Amino acid sequence: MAEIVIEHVTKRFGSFTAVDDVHMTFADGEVACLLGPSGCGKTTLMRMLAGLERPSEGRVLFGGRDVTRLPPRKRNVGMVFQYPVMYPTLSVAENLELPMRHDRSVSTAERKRRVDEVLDVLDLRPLAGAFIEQLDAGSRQKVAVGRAVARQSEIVLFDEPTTNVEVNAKLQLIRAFKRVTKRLKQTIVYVTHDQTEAMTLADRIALMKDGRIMQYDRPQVLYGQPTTEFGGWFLGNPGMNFIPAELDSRGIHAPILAEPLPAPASPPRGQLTLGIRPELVRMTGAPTEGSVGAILVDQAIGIAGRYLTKAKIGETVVKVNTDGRPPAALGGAVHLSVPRDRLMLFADGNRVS
Ligand SMILES: Nc1ncnc2c1ncn2[C@@H]1O[C@H](COP(=O)(O)OP(=O)(O)OP(=O)(O)O)[C@@H](O)[C@H]1O
Repeated sequence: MAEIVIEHVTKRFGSFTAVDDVHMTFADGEVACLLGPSGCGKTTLMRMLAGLERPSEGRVLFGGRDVTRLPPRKRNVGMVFQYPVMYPTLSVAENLELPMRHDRSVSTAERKRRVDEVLDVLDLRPLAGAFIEQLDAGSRQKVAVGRAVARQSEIVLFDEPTTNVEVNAKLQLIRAFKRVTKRLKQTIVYVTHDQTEAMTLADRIALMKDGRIMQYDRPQVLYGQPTTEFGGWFLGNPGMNFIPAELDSRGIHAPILAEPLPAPASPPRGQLTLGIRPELVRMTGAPTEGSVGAILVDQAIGIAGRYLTKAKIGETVVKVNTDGRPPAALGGAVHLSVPRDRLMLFADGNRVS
């Protein structure tokens, strides 16, 4: 068992708080992605797991063992970083084997078996005898992934390993990564600022902002049920619409609503918005039940039969991801409707249940 428990961990650099009271558990055998914008503290949190940075407060436990004060080499974790250190004049197979050479608990036969397994799962077999210096960035990173997992440490940490890899090789690397994690069942923490990568790889995503974990859940929950406006905005391409709303005795009013929504049992305080994903807004040429009039103000090129457009209801801009061409030309009249049960209410940026 190697679950990772992070107990109220804070990291300050001088007066600046890079990681702010993070308290969470990464479950044994799962792939967890730390996702968030640049500077939100992902790498700092990861470095504290690796032992490269000491928390200002709090504890880190691996499988129940307090490792907060242990140096990296005593933590028994595999690590892959953006720029892996490898031995250019050794072959791929030798690089995979190297970290296990000094481990007396692994026999020569077992080392060979693990190297073989990784060569197969990562599709590296044809390159087994090649020198690292002959490989492109994507294949090098595959070797780095292989080397980190071949040791079969219970925990493997990845810090943006695909950043320097070109797009096609990146997809290959991600596919290989998925195969390897399924097979070896290690506890994996993977840092990325790329939401597609996180959605593809993660069993769970920890969404970070300003040093804090905003939400930690399965990818589809993060996407479908964001607990904050930040989560709704950050995930999705483009992110969720947030439409200003007001509450009075008749219910919740917003420009996207033809009729008010019933007010929640306990009236929320603060600045209200209604959140709706662009692909859930329906745009038609003629009015439909519950629709409101709008003007088409922007239209991007369609991808796979869908068009990303913007329409204005008065001064409120709504992003709409239409299924097929929009029903009017730019500047023309359209009608927007939303499934009322899919609207989410936020007060001061936080979801109201
Ligand atoms: N050694 C340090 N001294 C001072 N400030 C630091 C140090 N390391 C990180 N920071 C600051 O802490 C904040 C979080 O940095 P961190 O690298 O963890 O963010 P990140 O989410 O990984 O961003 P990126 O994706 O850009 O790497 C940043 O504002 C950064 O400038």
